[in-house]
Amino acid sequence: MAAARERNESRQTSNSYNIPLTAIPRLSCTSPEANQLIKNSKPVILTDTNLVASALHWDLNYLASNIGDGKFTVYKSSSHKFKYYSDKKCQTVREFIPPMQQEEMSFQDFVNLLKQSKGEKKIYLQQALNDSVGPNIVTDFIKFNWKWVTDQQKTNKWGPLTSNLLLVGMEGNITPVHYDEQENFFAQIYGEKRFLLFHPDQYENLYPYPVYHPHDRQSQVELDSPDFDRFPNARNLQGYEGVVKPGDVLYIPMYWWHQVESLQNGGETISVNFWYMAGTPEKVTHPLTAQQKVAMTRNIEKMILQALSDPEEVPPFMRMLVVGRYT
Ligand SMILES: CCC[C@@H](CC(=O)O)C(=O)C(=O)O
Ligand SMILES: [Zn+2]
Repeated sequence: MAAARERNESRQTSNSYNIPLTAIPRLSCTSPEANQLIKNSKPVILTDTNLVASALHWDLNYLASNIGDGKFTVYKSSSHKFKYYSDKKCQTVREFIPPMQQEEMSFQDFVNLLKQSKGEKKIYLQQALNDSVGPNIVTDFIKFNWKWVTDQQKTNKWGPLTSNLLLVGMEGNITPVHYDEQENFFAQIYGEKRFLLFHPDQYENLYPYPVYHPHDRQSQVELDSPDFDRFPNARNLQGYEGVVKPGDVLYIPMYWWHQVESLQNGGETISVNFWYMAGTPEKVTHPLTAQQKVAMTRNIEKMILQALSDPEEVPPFMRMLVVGRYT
């Protein structure tokens, strides 16, 4: 460990994670360079999209007064981390203990909780926008810049929009590093969020959980305290960093790892994401991209589990296949 500490101290970095980070480009959506980055599945913080300009007046009180009395999913965590887990995969890993609790409540109840819970429990509202919202929110939603985002969807041959997730977080909340299988235009509405992004080829440095694990798509590496004994390649991590503020839209390409933090002492944050399904690739060329290889690992793990049926048989089978043969 001393060597690891010594190595970390020797690295010049500007962040508390001791990971070399390059700034995510920040460009106007009108620039050809920005659109080339999107076309090439590279992250970029876009300005001037007006994607959610009609929602920049949203704050907690406005939402509480206008979002209606529908139920919203609120996660509660005893730490500041909100590591997503799949409910239906909990049965696959018997000893799994969910790291956060989920509760359905009205937006007003959520705001009241926010005002009460100073410190002990962290909470995070994460709910897909649906037709239960009040008329003023519907009006704001309709006025999103759907022309721009739909042009992007068509130009980049993405699949359909699957959801717009409303995210209302407390300062300091962290969504730990994971990847999604969808393209994402992440629109910031209130407060600021810091993003750490890692290319899909960082897979071997981020050690995702097995696909059948409730934390599928999440990294096993805690960026703030990596266990280098279990995950030695985490030492080789290198990534990108950027802060989004109201009006900014971050393009998070599918399969790109990301960790998201509501700035400490930055107050609550409000975001809406735009998740699009992948398009169908024209033809497969070789060598395969890192994204295609990640997709392959998922299909292989699913096939092996299906063939073996018992999840406990997967690790010994994988070791039999790889250890001493491909290692
Ligand atoms: C549940 C989704 C959370 C979000 C990150 C964040 O704002 O905390 C994210 O990871 C995404 O939009 O892909
Ligand atoms: Zn995500």
